[in-house]
Amino acid sequence: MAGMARMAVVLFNLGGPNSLEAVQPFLFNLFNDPAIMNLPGPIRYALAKVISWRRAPIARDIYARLGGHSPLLEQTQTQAEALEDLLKARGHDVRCLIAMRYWEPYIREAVARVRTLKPDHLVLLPLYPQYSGTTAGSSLTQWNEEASKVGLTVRTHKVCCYPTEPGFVKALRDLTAVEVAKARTVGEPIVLFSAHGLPRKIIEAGDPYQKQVEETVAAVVAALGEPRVEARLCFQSRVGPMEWIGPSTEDEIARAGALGRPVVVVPVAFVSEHSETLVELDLEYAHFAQNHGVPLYLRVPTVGRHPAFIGGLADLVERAVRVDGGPSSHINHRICDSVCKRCPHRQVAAA
Ligand SMILES: C=CC1=C(C)c2cc3[nH]c(cc4nc(cc5[nH]c(cc1n2)c(C)c5CCC(=O)O)C(CCC(=O)O)=C4C)c(C)c3C=C
Ligand SMILES: [Fe+2]
Ligand SMILES: [Fe+2]
Repeated sequence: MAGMARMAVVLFNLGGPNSLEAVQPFLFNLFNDPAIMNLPGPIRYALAKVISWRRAPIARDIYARLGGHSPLLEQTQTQAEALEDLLKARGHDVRCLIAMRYWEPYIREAVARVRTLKPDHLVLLPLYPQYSGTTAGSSLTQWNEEASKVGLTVRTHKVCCYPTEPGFVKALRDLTAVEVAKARTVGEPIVLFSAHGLPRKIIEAGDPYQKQVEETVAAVVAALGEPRVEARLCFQSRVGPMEWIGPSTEDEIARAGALGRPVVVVPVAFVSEHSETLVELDLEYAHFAQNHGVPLYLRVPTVGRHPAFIGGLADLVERAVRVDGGPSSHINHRICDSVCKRCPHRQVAAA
């Protein structure tokens, strides 16, 4: 059925600055996103200018420690290659493209490429396992805008989220088990599942992100098959003056330190390496752990191009194309119907 049909898959991610000069305009794009700052256009624009200028020196320092640029695009490219290779090995005629939300290659560039490719099926696949309006939702919304600007008429299938996708869960479980075993040379570890936080107001307005992160953690803990392991969910990367959801990853690290227990940190909402893992988790929190008496601090790698994860993404793509048409053009409608109150597939289904 999908056998000889031509497919394109667009992988969405946040994007990151490719030079230190790009840091401030990248931050401006982020804070000027109505999905991040829900304010009237001119006010948001002015505030985004101010906040991005204020944040830029801190962020430049973060990216300077990564050699002056974010590795996110290279990481995403290796994932796109692995996914394309696997789908081809499964017999599909497919191209995998990348579309970043706040820096190059931008979503409108991917729209232009899809327009020339003219595939029979297009699958939009956010590299965010858990749905948030600030991440996957923002990318899917911008895709709709850019696609309608140029009158793109490709048959489009959207994946909104896959918090308990078996391949994703298996990859995280395998990577976590390795570090837990290492930590046990020192003592019984506390396993801290660390997700990017969000302002509490966004969750209270119905964003399903936190609930879906909890689902991922529950699935990985179940797959670990060790009922006695102490696992906790916490949230990192807070910026700005608003109240964010907690507990914070730092508070949990301090708590483990007070107990003299080793810590295994599992990035549960990122699927590749970038500033939030390589700087925040590996440098800042590692240092914090040392200062708070944690005897051993280990960080689980992100799923990256782990075969189980890439296999899971390929399964999602195949299912998205198979359940073609109507409300099912969104493949995780079971999840969405129960929790994705503002999932973009609803608008697609209604249109
Ligand atoms: C699950 C993933 C993410 C959510 C949710 C998210 C929400 C969110 N982020 C900011 C502000 C910043 N995020 C920054 C970097 C960054 N964020 C994510 C993912 C999520 N963000 C990633 C993968 C990255 C790394 C990008 C890279 O290095 O390539 C930054 C820039 C770095 C810094 O200054 O610390 C900011 C700022 C907000 C405000 C928000 C929700 C409201
Ligand atoms: Fe972020
Ligand atoms: Fe959905």
